[in-house]
Amino acid sequence: MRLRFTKMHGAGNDFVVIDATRAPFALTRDQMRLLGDRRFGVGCDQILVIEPSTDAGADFRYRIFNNTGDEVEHCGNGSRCFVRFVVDAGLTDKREIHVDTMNRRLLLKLRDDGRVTVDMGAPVFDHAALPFDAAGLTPRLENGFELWPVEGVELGVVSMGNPHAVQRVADVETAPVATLGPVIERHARFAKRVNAGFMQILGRDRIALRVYERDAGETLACGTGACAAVVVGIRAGWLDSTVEVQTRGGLLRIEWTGGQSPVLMTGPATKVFDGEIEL
Ligand SMILES: N[C@@H](CCC[C@H](N)C(=O)O)C(=O)O
Repeated sequence: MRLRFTKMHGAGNDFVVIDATRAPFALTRDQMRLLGDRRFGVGCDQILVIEPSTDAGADFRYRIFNNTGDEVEHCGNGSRCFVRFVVDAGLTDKREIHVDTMNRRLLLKLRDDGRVTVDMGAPVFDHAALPFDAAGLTPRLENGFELWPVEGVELGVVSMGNPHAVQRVADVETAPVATLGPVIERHARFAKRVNAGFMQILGRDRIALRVYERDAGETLACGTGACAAVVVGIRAGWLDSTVEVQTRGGLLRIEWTGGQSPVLMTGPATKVFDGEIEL
């Protein structure tokens, strides 16, 4: 079969975007793996599929697959590219769009400067939501927030719809992302695996962040990872409510006022090219 797609990125986290609003999405896992392969296919961290909404309150449905073909709950950078895509493709003339993911309804706003602000919903700290098994562990409290000792480091665990475990490091450039990242990602305490964040605090309003993503490995940026890191940093008392997150692929702005208030993420969304591939 011949597939038309659009290649996009959000701060270097790259995507193959598929418009499934007119014909049903029917790629197999092997076809998605080929799409995600940087040598034999197109290459991307995630595949984003745009479908018609099945609920009157939402404009679209948006599905996310890691480049392994595994469907996942959320992708922050992808959600910004989703908005750019549906507007540029003429699928909507709205600038504020409601979209349903596997487990959340998101509100996305295309700004005049081309960036997108996403209401990512509230963070969830309940261990069942990740899931995270803390049996037998004693957390250290930082500003009343639990940091869990796992593999010799302290993890703040939070779900942004998808699971995150964030550790504070002295220097992201020398942090053992390539070695400790996969160990945390596949640790037995995270039954559905986890995205492993490494955060350096640069000031009360700025962090540097690297994320070893579930399935995709280290990416140049992770939107949900940026939200999770800032939420952990705010709860631990290290950060204020508006934070610039410096990733290897670009800058994201994250805002959170605590409690059940939503996390807001603002950042770029860039089209690279349109293409076709025989699968
Ligand atoms: N790159 C993403 C997150 C993609 C999903 C993640 N790898 C997972 O498995 O949960 C982002 O920008 O949030």
